[in-house]
Amino acid sequence: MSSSYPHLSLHVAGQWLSAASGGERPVINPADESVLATLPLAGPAELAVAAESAQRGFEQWRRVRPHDRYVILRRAAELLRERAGEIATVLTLEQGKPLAEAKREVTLSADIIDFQAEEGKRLYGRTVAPRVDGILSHTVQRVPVGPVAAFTPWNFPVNLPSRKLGSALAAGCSVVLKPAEETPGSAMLLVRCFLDAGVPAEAIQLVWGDPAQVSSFLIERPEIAKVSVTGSVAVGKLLGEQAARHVKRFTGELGGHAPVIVAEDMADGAGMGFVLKQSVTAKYRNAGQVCASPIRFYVPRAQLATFGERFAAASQKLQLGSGLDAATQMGPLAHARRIEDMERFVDDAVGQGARLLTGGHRVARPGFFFEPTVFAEAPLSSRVMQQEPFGPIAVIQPYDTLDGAIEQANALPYALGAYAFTRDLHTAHRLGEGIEAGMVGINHFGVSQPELPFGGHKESGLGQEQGAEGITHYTEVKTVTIGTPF
Ligand SMILES: NC(=O)c1ccc[n+]([C@@H]2O[C@H](COP(=O)([O-])OP(=O)(O)OC[C@H]3O[C@@H](n4cnc5c(N)ncnc54)[C@H](O)[C@@H]3O)[C@@H](O)[C@H]2O)c1
Ligand SMILES: O=S(=O)(O)c1ccc(CO)cc1
Repeated sequence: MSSSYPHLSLHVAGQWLSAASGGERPVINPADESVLATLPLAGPAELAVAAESAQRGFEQWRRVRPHDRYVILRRAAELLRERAGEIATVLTLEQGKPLAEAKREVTLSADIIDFQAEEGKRLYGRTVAPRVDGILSHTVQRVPVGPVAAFTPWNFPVNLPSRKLGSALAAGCSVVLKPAEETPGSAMLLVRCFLDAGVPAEAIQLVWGDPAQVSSFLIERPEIAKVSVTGSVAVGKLLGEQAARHVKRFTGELGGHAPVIVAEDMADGAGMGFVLKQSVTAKYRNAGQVCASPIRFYVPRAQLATFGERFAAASQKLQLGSGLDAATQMGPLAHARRIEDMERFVDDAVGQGARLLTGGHRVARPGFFFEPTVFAEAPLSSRVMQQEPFGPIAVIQPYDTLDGAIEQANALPYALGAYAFTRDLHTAHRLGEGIEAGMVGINHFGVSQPELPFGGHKESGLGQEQGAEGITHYTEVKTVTIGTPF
Protein backbone atom coordinates (compact mmCIF):
# COMPACT_ATOMS: atom_id res chain seq x y z
CA MET A 1 0.00 0.00 0.00
CA SER A 2 1.26 3.50 -0.84
CA SER A 3 1.49 6.22 1.83
CA SER A 4 0.42 8.83 -0.77
CA TYR A 5 -2.85 6.97 -1.39
CA PRO A 6 -5.87 7.73 0.84
CA HIS A 7 -7.94 5.38 2.94
CA LEU A 8 -11.13 4.84 0.92
CA SER A 9 -14.68 5.45 2.18
CA LEU A 10 -18.16 5.76 0.77
CA HIS A 11 -20.09 8.91 1.63
CA VAL A 12 -23.69 8.04 2.45
CA ALA A 13 -26.24 10.14 4.35
CA GLY A 14 -23.50 12.48 5.51
CA GLN A 15 -21.30 9.70 6.94
CA TRP A 16 -17.98 8.39 5.65
CA LEU A 17 -18.21 4.55 5.63
CA SER A 18 -15.04 2.46 5.37
CA ALA A 19 -16.99 -0.81 5.24
CA ALA A 20 -20.26 -1.67 3.54
CA SER A 21 -22.54 -4.60 2.77
CA GLY A 22 -21.37 -5.12 -0.85
CA GLY A 23 -17.94 -6.42 0.19
CA GLU A 24 -14.68 -4.92 -1.04
CA ARG A 25 -12.15 -5.02 -3.89
CA PRO A 26 -8.52 -4.03 -4.30
CA VAL A 27 -7.41 -0.91 -6.13
CA ILE A 28 -4.42 -1.67 -8.35
CA ASN A 29 -1.58 0.62 -9.45
CA PRO A 30 -1.51 0.03 -13.25
CA ALA A 31 2.18 1.01 -13.46
CA ASP A 32 3.41 -1.91 -11.31
CA GLU A 33 0.31 -4.00 -10.45
CA SER A 34 0.75 -3.41 -6.71
CA VAL A 35 -2.29 -3.05 -4.45
CA LEU A 36 -2.89 0.59 -3.47
CA ALA A 37 -5.89 0.18 -1.16
CA THR A 38 -9.09 -1.69 -0.47
CA LEU A 39 -12.34 -0.21 -1.74
CA PRO A 40 -15.56 -0.79 0.25
CA LEU A 41 -18.56 -1.59 -1.94
CA ALA A 42 -22.16 -0.58 -1.37
CA GLY A 43 -24.95 -3.13 -1.33
CA PRO A 44 -28.71 -2.47 -1.53
CA ALA A 45 -28.79 -1.38 2.13
CA GLU A 46 -26.39 1.56 1.63
CA LEU A 47 -27.84 2.40 -1.79
CA ALA A 48 -31.36 2.73 -0.37
CA VAL A 49 -30.06 5.01 2.38
CA ALA A 50 -28.11 7.02 -0.23
CA ALA A 51 -31.22 7.53 -2.40
CA GLU A 52 -33.35 8.65 0.58
CA SER A 53 -30.60 10.96 1.77
CA ALA A 54 -30.19 12.42 -1.75
CA GLN A 55 -33.88 13.40 -1.64
CA ARG A 56 -33.34 15.25 1.66
CA GLY A 57 -30.14 16.78 0.29
CA PHE A 58 -32.06 18.02 -2.74
CA GLU A 59 -34.80 19.61 -0.62
CA GLN A 60 -32.12 21.46 1.36
CA TRP A 61 -29.79 22.46 -1.50
CA ARG A 62 -32.48 23.64 -3.93
CA ARG A 63 -33.52 26.22 -1.30
CA VAL A 64 -30.03 27.71 -1.09
CA ARG A 65 -30.09 30.89 -3.16
CA PRO A 66 -28.24 30.64 -6.51
CA HIS A 67 -25.72 33.27 -5.44
CA ASP A 68 -24.92 31.36 -2.23
CA ARG A 69 -24.57 28.13 -4.20
CA TYR A 70 -22.20 30.00 -6.50
CA VAL A 71 -20.03 31.13 -3.57
CA ILE A 72 -19.81 27.56 -2.23
CA LEU A 73 -18.97 26.05 -5.62
CA ARG A 74 -16.29 28.66 -6.29
CA ARG A 75 -14.81 27.74 -2.92
CA ALA A 76 -14.85 24.03 -3.93
CA ALA A 77 -12.92 24.93 -7.09
CA GLU A 78 -10.40 26.89 -5.00
CA LEU A 79 -9.91 23.92 -2.65
CA LEU A 80 -9.37 21.68 -5.67
CA ARG A 81 -6.62 24.03 -6.88
CA GLU A 82 -5.04 24.18 -3.43
CA ARG A 83 -5.02 20.36 -3.22
CA ALA A 84 -4.08 19.77 -6.88
CA GLY A 85 -0.64 18.34 -6.09
CA GLU A 86 -1.95 15.73 -3.66
CA ILE A 87 -4.96 14.80 -5.81
CA ALA A 88 -2.90 14.54 -9.00
CA THR A 89 -0.48 12.12 -7.32
CA VAL A 90 -3.39 9.90 -6.25
CA LEU A 91 -4.83 10.12 -9.77
CA THR A 92 -1.55 9.02 -11.35
CA LEU A 93 -1.08 6.21 -8.85
CA GLU A 94 -4.49 4.70 -9.56
CA GLN A 95 -4.95 5.59 -13.24
CA GLY A 96 -1.44 5.70 -14.69
CA LYS A 97 -1.34 8.96 -16.67
CA PRO A 98 1.78 11.14 -16.41
CA LEU A 99 1.72 13.44 -13.38
CA ALA A 100 1.76 16.60 -15.52
CA GLU A 101 -1.40 15.37 -17.33
CA ALA A 102 -3.00 14.56 -13.96
CA LYS A 103 -2.22 18.05 -12.62
CA ARG A 104 -3.71 19.60 -15.76
CA GLU A 105 -6.81 17.46 -15.31
CA VAL A 106 -7.29 18.65 -11.73
CA THR A 107 -6.80 22.35 -12.44
CA LEU A 108 -9.01 22.18 -15.55
CA SER A 109 -11.68 20.51 -13.42
CA ALA A 110 -11.58 23.54 -11.10
CA ASP A 111 -12.15 25.75 -14.17
CA ILE A 112 -15.13 23.58 -15.18
CA ILE A 113 -16.68 23.95 -11.71
CA ASP A 114 -16.07 27.72 -11.77
CA PHE A 115 -17.78 28.04 -15.15
CA GLN A 116 -20.83 26.02 -14.09
CA ALA A 117 -21.01 27.94 -10.80
CA GLU A 118 -21.26 31.15 -12.83
CA GLU A 119 -23.92 29.63 -15.09
CA GLY A 120 -25.96 28.77 -11.98
CA LYS A 121 -26.55 32.50 -11.50
CA ARG A 122 -27.85 32.78 -15.07
CA LEU A 123 -30.64 30.23 -15.11
CA TYR A 124 -32.98 32.96 -16.22
CA GLY A 125 -36.67 32.44 -16.82
CA ARG A 126 -38.93 34.74 -18.81
CA THR A 127 -42.34 36.31 -18.63
CA VAL A 128 -44.77 35.93 -21.47
CA ALA A 129 -47.51 38.42 -22.30
CA PRO A 130 -50.98 36.97 -21.68
CA ARG A 131 -53.23 36.66 -24.73
CA VAL A 132 -56.46 37.11 -22.76
CA ASP A 133 -57.73 39.42 -19.99
CA GLY A 134 -57.70 38.23 -16.39
CA ILE A 135 -54.14 36.88 -16.38
CA LEU A 136 -51.61 38.55 -14.10
CA SER A 137 -48.51 36.73 -15.34
CA HIS A 138 -47.13 33.80 -17.26
CA THR A 139 -43.68 32.90 -15.91
CA VAL A 140 -41.46 30.30 -17.54
CA GLN A 141 -38.82 29.07 -15.09
CA ARG A 142 -35.91 26.65 -15.09
CA VAL A 143 -36.03 24.49 -11.95
CA PRO A 144 -33.57 21.82 -10.79
CA VAL A 145 -34.58 18.37 -12.03
CA GLY A 146 -34.01 16.59 -8.67
CA PRO A 147 -31.60 13.98 -7.31
CA VAL A 148 -29.22 12.74 -10.02
CA ALA A 149 -27.59 9.30 -10.32
CA ALA A 150 -24.23 9.91 -12.00
CA PHE A 151 -21.84 7.26 -13.40
CA THR A 152 -18.32 8.03 -14.56
CA PRO A 153 -15.42 5.96 -16.00
CA TRP A 154 -11.77 5.76 -15.01
CA ASN A 155 -10.09 7.66 -17.86
CA PHE A 156 -10.59 11.13 -16.34
CA PRO A 157 -11.45 10.32 -12.72
CA VAL A 158 -11.54 13.96 -11.59
CA ASN A 159 -12.64 15.78 -14.75
CA LEU A 160 -15.69 13.64 -15.53
CA PRO A 161 -17.20 13.72 -12.01
CA SER A 162 -16.44 17.48 -11.92
CA ARG A 163 -18.49 18.00 -15.08
CA LYS A 164 -21.48 16.27 -13.48
CA LEU A 165 -21.13 17.60 -9.92
CA GLY A 166 -20.37 21.14 -11.10
CA SER A 167 -23.45 21.41 -13.34
CA ALA A 168 -25.88 19.43 -11.18
CA LEU A 169 -25.00 21.29 -7.97
CA ALA A 170 -25.01 24.68 -9.70
CA ALA A 171 -28.54 23.92 -10.90
CA GLY A 172 -29.64 23.02 -7.36
CA CYS A 173 -29.70 19.21 -7.74
CA SER A 174 -28.27 16.65 -5.34
CA VAL A 175 -26.08 13.83 -6.70
CA VAL A 176 -25.47 10.15 -6.03
CA LEU A 177 -22.10 9.71 -7.71
CA LYS A 178 -20.73 6.31 -8.67
CA PRO A 179 -17.27 6.81 -10.09
CA ALA A 180 -15.21 3.96 -11.52
CA GLU A 181 -14.11 1.27 -9.08
CA GLU A 182 -10.63 1.30 -10.68
CA THR A 183 -9.92 4.95 -9.75
CA PRO A 184 -11.80 5.81 -6.54
CA GLY A 185 -9.20 7.81 -4.59
CA SER A 186 -9.10 10.99 -6.67
CA ALA A 187 -12.91 11.06 -7.02
CA MET A 188 -13.21 10.78 -3.24
CA LEU A 189 -10.78 13.67 -2.74
CA LEU A 190 -12.80 15.72 -5.24
CA VAL A 191 -16.00 15.09 -3.28
CA ARG A 192 -14.20 16.21 -0.10
CA CYS A 193 -13.48 19.57 -1.74
CA PHE A 194 -17.21 20.14 -2.34
CA LEU A 195 -18.16 19.08 1.20
CA ASP A 196 -15.36 21.11 2.81
CA ALA A 197 -16.51 24.12 0.78
CA GLY A 198 -19.96 23.95 2.35
CA VAL A 199 -22.15 21.80 0.08
CA PRO A 200 -24.63 20.17 2.49
CA ALA A 201 -23.53 16.66 3.48
CA GLU A 202 -26.67 15.04 2.09
CA ALA A 203 -26.41 16.77 -1.29
CA ILE A 204 -23.54 14.46 -2.36
CA GLN A 205 -23.55 10.69 -1.92
CA LEU A 206 -20.51 8.76 -3.08
CA VAL A 207 -20.82 5.01 -3.72
CA TRP A 208 -19.05 2.17 -5.46
CA GLY A 209 -20.25 -1.37 -5.95
CA ASP A 210 -21.17 -3.87 -8.62
CA PRO A 211 -21.80 -1.39 -11.49
CA ALA A 212 -24.79 -3.19 -13.03
CA GLN A 213 -26.44 -3.68 -9.65
CA VAL A 214 -25.80 -0.13 -8.48
CA SER A 215 -27.16 1.44 -11.67
CA SER A 216 -30.26 -0.80 -11.86
CA PHE A 217 -31.00 -0.20 -8.18
CA LEU A 218 -30.61 3.57 -8.31
CA ILE A 219 -32.43 4.12 -11.60
CA GLU A 220 -35.50 2.32 -10.24
CA ARG A 221 -35.58 4.32 -7.02
CA PRO A 222 -38.40 6.89 -6.96
CA GLU A 223 -36.08 9.56 -5.50
CA ILE A 224 -33.80 9.56 -8.56
CA ALA A 225 -35.07 12.00 -11.17
CA LYS A 226 -32.19 11.95 -13.64
CA VAL A 227 -29.50 9.59 -14.87
CA SER A 228 -26.24 10.94 -16.24
CA VAL A 229 -23.67 8.48 -17.56
CA THR A 230 -20.28 8.88 -19.15
CA GLY A 231 -19.14 5.58 -20.57
CA SER A 232 -19.29 3.15 -23.45
CA VAL A 233 -22.11 3.13 -26.01
CA ALA A 234 -23.19 -0.31 -24.75
CA VAL A 235 -23.57 0.82 -21.13
CA GLY A 236 -25.12 4.12 -22.24
CA LYS A 237 -27.80 2.27 -24.21
CA LEU A 238 -28.51 -0.04 -21.28
CA LEU A 239 -28.82 2.75 -18.72
CA GLY A 240 -30.76 4.89 -21.21
CA GLU A 241 -33.29 2.06 -21.67
CA GLN A 242 -33.64 1.63 -17.93
CA ALA A 243 -34.09 5.37 -17.45
CA ALA A 244 -36.67 5.56 -20.24
CA ARG A 245 -38.70 2.75 -18.64
CA HIS A 246 -39.18 5.00 -15.61
CA VAL A 247 -39.42 8.23 -17.65
CA LYS A 248 -36.29 9.54 -15.96
CA ARG A 249 -34.27 12.30 -17.62
CA PHE A 250 -31.08 11.00 -19.25
CA THR A 251 -27.75 12.35 -20.43
CA GLY A 252 -25.25 10.01 -22.12
CA GLU A 253 -21.66 11.02 -22.87
CA LEU A 254 -20.60 7.93 -24.76
CA GLY A 255 -17.85 6.47 -26.89
CA GLY A 256 -16.30 7.93 -30.02
CA HIS A 257 -14.13 6.89 -32.98
CA ALA A 258 -12.65 10.17 -34.09
CA PRO A 259 -11.54 10.61 -37.71
CA VAL A 260 -8.80 13.03 -38.78
CA ILE A 261 -8.86 14.25 -42.38
CA VAL A 262 -5.58 15.67 -43.65
CA ALA A 263 -6.38 17.82 -46.69
CA GLU A 264 -3.99 17.84 -49.69
CA ASP A 265 -2.63 21.26 -48.72
CA MET A 266 -1.36 19.94 -45.37
CA ALA A 267 -0.14 16.54 -46.54
CA ASP A 268 3.48 17.37 -47.35
CA GLY A 269 6.45 19.50 -46.26
CA ALA A 270 5.92 21.74 -43.25
CA GLY A 271 2.19 20.98 -43.31
CA MET A 272 2.75 17.28 -42.74
CA GLY A 273 5.26 18.04 -39.97
CA PHE A 274 2.70 20.24 -38.20
CA VAL A 275 -0.07 17.62 -38.53
CA LEU A 276 2.18 14.79 -37.30
CA LYS A 277 3.46 16.67 -34.27
CA GLN A 278 -0.05 17.51 -33.09
CA SER A 279 -1.49 14.13 -34.05
CA VAL A 280 1.10 12.00 -32.24
CA THR A 281 0.73 14.07 -29.06
CA ALA A 282 -3.08 13.87 -29.21
CA LYS A 283 -3.13 10.16 -30.09
CA TYR A 284 -1.05 8.99 -27.13
CA ARG A 285 -2.36 11.42 -24.53
CA ASN A 286 -3.68 9.35 -21.62
CA ALA A 287 -2.42 6.29 -23.58
CA GLY A 288 -5.22 6.84 -26.11
CA GLN A 289 -7.88 6.38 -23.44
CA VAL A 290 -9.79 9.52 -24.37
CA CYS A 291 -13.30 9.42 -25.82
CA ALA A 292 -12.37 12.09 -28.37
CA SER A 293 -8.94 10.56 -29.13
CA PRO A 294 -8.00 10.62 -32.84
CA ILE A 295 -8.15 7.08 -34.25
CA ARG A 296 -8.65 7.04 -38.05
CA PHE A 297 -6.27 9.27 -40.03
CA TYR A 298 -7.33 9.85 -43.65
CA VAL A 299 -4.48 11.09 -45.88
CA PRO A 300 -4.23 11.54 -49.67
CA ARG A 301 -3.22 8.21 -51.25
CA ALA A 302 0.08 9.62 -52.59
CA GLN A 303 1.18 10.58 -49.06
CA LEU A 304 0.04 7.40 -47.29
CA ALA A 305 3.47 5.72 -47.14
CA THR A 306 5.38 8.79 -45.91
CA PHE A 307 2.73 9.79 -43.39
CA GLY A 308 2.53 6.23 -42.04
CA GLU A 309 6.32 5.85 -41.76
CA ARG A 310 6.71 9.18 -39.98
CA PHE A 311 3.78 8.51 -37.63
CA ALA A 312 5.25 5.09 -36.76
CA ALA A 313 8.75 6.53 -36.21
CA ALA A 314 7.44 9.22 -33.85
CA SER A 315 5.37 6.60 -32.00
CA GLN A 316 8.43 4.41 -31.42
CA LYS A 317 10.28 7.29 -29.80
CA LEU A 318 7.77 7.76 -26.98
CA GLN A 319 9.11 7.12 -23.51
CA LEU A 320 6.84 4.69 -21.64
CA GLY A 321 6.93 4.37 -17.87
CA SER A 322 5.37 5.19 -14.54
CA GLY A 323 3.40 8.40 -14.60
CA LEU A 324 5.32 9.53 -11.52
CA ASP A 325 8.57 9.55 -13.53
CA ALA A 326 9.06 13.02 -15.04
CA ALA A 327 10.56 11.53 -18.22
CA THR A 328 7.45 9.47 -18.99
CA GLN A 329 5.46 10.52 -22.06
CA MET A 330 2.94 7.66 -22.01
CA GLY A 331 1.85 5.70 -18.95
CA PRO A 332 0.26 2.26 -18.68
CA LEU A 333 -3.29 1.37 -19.67
CA ALA A 334 -5.67 1.67 -16.74
CA HIS A 335 -6.28 -2.00 -16.04
CA ALA A 336 -5.47 -5.53 -17.18
CA ARG A 337 -8.62 -5.94 -19.33
CA ARG A 338 -7.48 -3.03 -21.54
CA ILE A 339 -4.35 -5.03 -22.50
CA GLU A 340 -6.43 -8.06 -23.47
CA ASP A 341 -8.66 -5.77 -25.51
CA MET A 342 -5.67 -4.22 -27.35
CA GLU A 343 -4.41 -7.72 -28.19
CA ARG A 344 -7.82 -8.62 -29.65
CA PHE A 345 -7.82 -5.46 -31.80
CA VAL A 346 -4.33 -6.21 -33.09
CA ASP A 347 -4.95 -9.91 -33.81
CA ASP A 348 -8.16 -9.13 -35.66
CA ALA A 349 -6.62 -6.30 -37.73
CA VAL A 350 -3.58 -8.38 -38.69
CA GLY A 351 -5.86 -11.34 -39.48
CA GLN A 352 -7.94 -9.15 -41.80
CA GLY A 353 -4.89 -7.91 -43.70
CA ALA A 354 -4.15 -4.52 -42.12
CA ARG A 355 -0.46 -3.54 -42.28
CA LEU A 356 1.12 -3.24 -38.84
CA LEU A 357 3.64 -0.36 -39.07
CA THR A 358 4.79 -0.45 -35.46
CA GLY A 359 3.86 -1.81 -32.02
CA GLY A 360 1.16 -4.39 -31.46
CA HIS A 361 2.43 -5.97 -28.24
CA ARG A 362 2.25 -5.76 -24.51
CA VAL A 363 5.50 -4.43 -23.08
CA ALA A 364 7.40 -7.11 -21.16
CA ARG A 365 7.56 -5.47 -17.73
CA PRO A 366 5.25 -5.29 -14.71
CA GLY A 367 2.30 -2.96 -15.25
CA PHE A 368 -0.26 -2.68 -18.02
CA PHE A 369 1.94 -1.18 -20.72
CA PHE A 370 1.11 -1.54 -24.41
CA GLU A 371 3.26 -0.38 -27.31
CA PRO A 372 2.13 2.63 -29.34
CA THR A 373 0.64 0.86 -32.35
CA VAL A 374 0.08 2.08 -35.90
CA PHE A 375 -1.78 0.28 -38.68
CA ALA A 376 -2.20 1.24 -42.31
CA GLU A 377 -5.00 0.26 -44.69
CA ALA A 378 -7.18 -1.61 -42.22
CA PRO A 379 -10.30 -3.03 -43.89
CA LEU A 380 -13.56 -1.35 -42.88
CA SER A 381 -14.72 -4.70 -41.53
CA SER A 382 -11.84 -4.92 -39.03
CA ARG A 383 -12.70 -4.48 -35.37
CA VAL A 384 -10.38 -1.48 -35.03
CA MET A 385 -12.34 0.31 -37.76
CA GLN A 386 -15.70 -0.56 -36.23
CA GLN A 387 -15.20 -0.28 -32.47
CA GLU A 388 -13.46 2.25 -30.30
CA PRO A 389 -10.03 0.84 -29.37
CA PHE A 390 -9.73 3.19 -26.39
CA GLY A 391 -6.00 2.70 -26.29
CA PRO A 392 -2.76 3.59 -28.12
CA ILE A 393 -3.78 2.41 -31.61
CA ALA A 394 -3.89 4.62 -34.71
CA VAL A 395 -4.97 3.63 -38.24
CA ILE A 396 -3.74 5.47 -41.36
CA GLN A 397 -6.13 5.22 -44.32
CA PRO A 398 -5.81 6.53 -47.91
CA TYR A 399 -8.37 8.69 -49.69
CA ASP A 400 -8.74 9.75 -53.30
CA THR A 401 -11.08 12.74 -53.03
CA LEU A 402 -11.99 15.05 -50.14
CA ASP A 403 -15.66 14.10 -50.48
CA GLY A 404 -14.60 10.44 -50.29
CA ALA A 405 -12.65 11.18 -47.10
CA ILE A 406 -15.67 12.92 -45.55
CA GLU A 407 -17.82 9.94 -46.52
CA GLN A 408 -15.39 7.54 -44.82
CA ALA A 409 -15.21 9.78 -41.74
CA ASN A 410 -19.00 9.67 -41.47
CA ALA A 411 -19.33 5.93 -42.09
CA LEU A 412 -19.57 4.85 -38.43
CA PRO A 413 -22.44 5.24 -35.96
CA TYR A 414 -20.09 7.21 -33.64
CA ALA A 415 -19.99 10.99 -33.91
CA LEU A 416 -18.24 12.54 -30.91
CA GLY A 417 -14.95 14.28 -31.80
CA ALA A 418 -13.63 14.74 -35.36
CA TYR A 419 -10.66 16.67 -36.72
CA ALA A 420 -9.29 17.99 -39.97
CA PHE A 421 -6.25 19.91 -41.16
CA THR A 422 -6.20 22.44 -43.99
CA ARG A 423 -4.73 25.86 -44.82
CA ASP A 424 -7.68 26.82 -46.96
CA LEU A 425 -10.66 28.60 -45.40
CA HIS A 426 -13.07 27.29 -48.02
CA THR A 427 -11.93 23.71 -47.37
CA ALA A 428 -12.19 24.33 -43.61
CA HIS A 429 -15.84 25.32 -44.02
CA ARG A 430 -16.51 22.33 -46.28
CA LEU A 431 -15.00 19.99 -43.67
CA GLY A 432 -16.74 21.71 -40.76
CA GLU A 433 -20.09 21.36 -42.49
CA GLY A 434 -19.58 17.91 -43.97
CA ILE A 435 -18.19 16.00 -41.02
CA GLU A 436 -20.88 14.58 -38.74
CA ALA A 437 -19.78 14.99 -35.11
CA GLY A 438 -20.70 16.77 -31.92
CA MET A 439 -17.32 18.57 -31.99
CA VAL A 440 -15.15 19.29 -35.02
CA GLY A 441 -11.62 20.63 -34.48
CA ILE A 442 -9.92 22.14 -37.52
CA ASN A 443 -6.14 22.49 -37.34
CA HIS A 444 -6.09 21.53 -33.63
CA PHE A 445 -7.32 18.87 -31.20
CA GLY A 446 -8.49 21.11 -28.33
CA VAL A 447 -12.24 20.64 -28.64
CA SER A 448 -12.76 20.13 -24.90
CA GLN A 449 -12.85 23.48 -23.09
CA PRO A 450 -14.81 24.45 -19.95
CA GLU A 451 -16.57 27.18 -21.96
CA LEU A 452 -17.63 24.88 -24.84
CA PRO A 453 -20.35 22.22 -24.94
CA PHE A 454 -18.92 18.68 -25.02
CA GLY A 455 -21.15 15.94 -26.42
CA GLY A 456 -21.77 13.52 -29.24
CA HIS A 457 -24.19 13.01 -32.11
CA LYS A 458 -25.56 9.66 -33.33
CA GLU A 459 -24.73 6.82 -30.91
CA SER A 460 -22.02 8.88 -29.17
CA GLY A 461 -24.51 10.44 -26.84
CA LEU A 462 -27.43 12.51 -25.81
CA GLY A 463 -26.97 15.99 -24.36
CA GLN A 464 -23.84 17.95 -23.56
CA GLU A 465 -21.61 18.75 -20.62
CA GLN A 466 -19.55 21.91 -20.02
CA GLY A 467 -20.33 25.27 -21.57
CA ALA A 468 -23.62 27.08 -21.15
CA GLU A 469 -25.44 23.93 -22.28
CA GLY A 470 -24.06 21.75 -19.46
CA ILE A 471 -26.22 23.11 -16.66
CA THR A 472 -29.45 23.11 -18.69
CA HIS A 473 -29.52 19.29 -18.67
CA TYR A 474 -30.00 19.39 -14.89
CA THR A 475 -33.07 21.62 -15.13
CA GLU A 476 -36.67 21.27 -16.19
CA VAL A 477 -38.93 23.93 -17.63
CA LYS A 478 -41.80 24.92 -15.39
CA THR A 479 -44.55 27.38 -16.28
CA VAL A 480 -46.43 29.26 -13.58
CA THR A 481 -49.36 31.29 -14.81
CA ILE A 482 -51.39 33.41 -12.40
CA GLY A 483 -54.83 34.74 -13.10
CA THR A 484 -56.91 37.30 -11.16
CA PRO A 485 -59.09 35.55 -8.53
CA PHE A 486 -62.50 37.07 -9.51
N1 LIG B 1 -18.36 11.12 -24.36
C1 LIG B 1 -17.66 11.34 -23.27
O1 LIG B 1 -17.67 12.43 -22.71
C2 LIG B 1 -16.80 10.25 -22.68
C3 LIG B 1 -15.81 10.60 -21.79
C4 LIG B 1 -15.00 9.60 -21.25
C5 LIG B 1 -15.19 8.28 -21.61
N2 LIG B 1 -16.17 7.97 -22.47
C6 LIG B 1 -16.34 6.57 -22.88
O2 LIG B 1 -16.25 5.70 -21.76
C7 LIG B 1 -15.79 4.43 -22.20
C8 LIG B 1 -14.67 3.93 -21.30
O3 LIG B 1 -15.04 3.83 -20.00
P1 LIG B 1 -15.53 2.45 -19.34
O4 LIG B 1 -15.02 1.30 -20.12
O5 LIG B 1 -15.29 2.51 -17.90
O6 LIG B 1 -17.09 2.60 -19.62
P2 LIG B 1 -18.27 1.72 -19.08
O7 LIG B 1 -19.40 2.01 -19.99
O8 LIG B 1 -17.87 0.31 -18.88
O9 LIG B 1 -18.56 2.33 -17.61
C9 LIG B 1 -18.91 3.69 -17.40
C10 LIG B 1 -19.49 3.85 -16.00
O10 LIG B 1 -20.76 3.21 -15.95
C11 LIG B 1 -20.79 2.31 -14.83
N3 LIG B 1 -21.84 1.33 -15.07
C12 LIG B 1 -23.12 1.51 -14.67
N4 LIG B 1 -23.90 0.50 -15.01
C13 LIG B 1 -23.11 -0.38 -15.63
C14 LIG B 1 -23.38 -1.64 -16.20
N5 LIG B 1 -24.61 -2.15 -16.24
N6 LIG B 1 -22.34 -2.30 -16.74
C15 LIG B 1 -21.08 -1.74 -16.75
N7 LIG B 1 -20.80 -0.54 -16.21
C16 LIG B 1 -21.80 0.15 -15.67
C17 LIG B 1 -19.33 1.86 -14.73
O11 LIG B 1 -19.05 1.28 -13.50
C18 LIG B 1 -18.65 3.20 -14.89
O12 LIG B 1 -18.78 3.94 -13.69
C19 LIG B 1 -15.31 4.63 -23.62
O13 LIG B 1 -16.27 4.14 -24.50
C20 LIG B 1 -15.21 6.14 -23.74
O14 LIG B 1 -15.31 6.63 -25.05
C21 LIG B 1 -16.99 8.91 -23.02
O1 LIG C 1 -8.75 17.17 -20.77
S1 LIG C 1 -9.78 17.42 -21.77
O2 LIG C 1 -9.21 17.66 -23.09
O3 LIG C 1 -10.64 18.53 -21.35
C1 LIG C 1 -10.80 16.01 -21.87
C2 LIG C 1 -11.11 15.50 -23.10
C3 LIG C 1 -11.95 14.39 -23.17
C4 LIG C 1 -12.43 13.83 -22.01
C5 LIG C 1 -13.34 12.65 -22.09
O4 LIG C 1 -12.67 11.46 -22.42
C6 LIG C 1 -12.11 14.35 -20.80
C7 LIG C 1 -11.27 15.46 -20.72
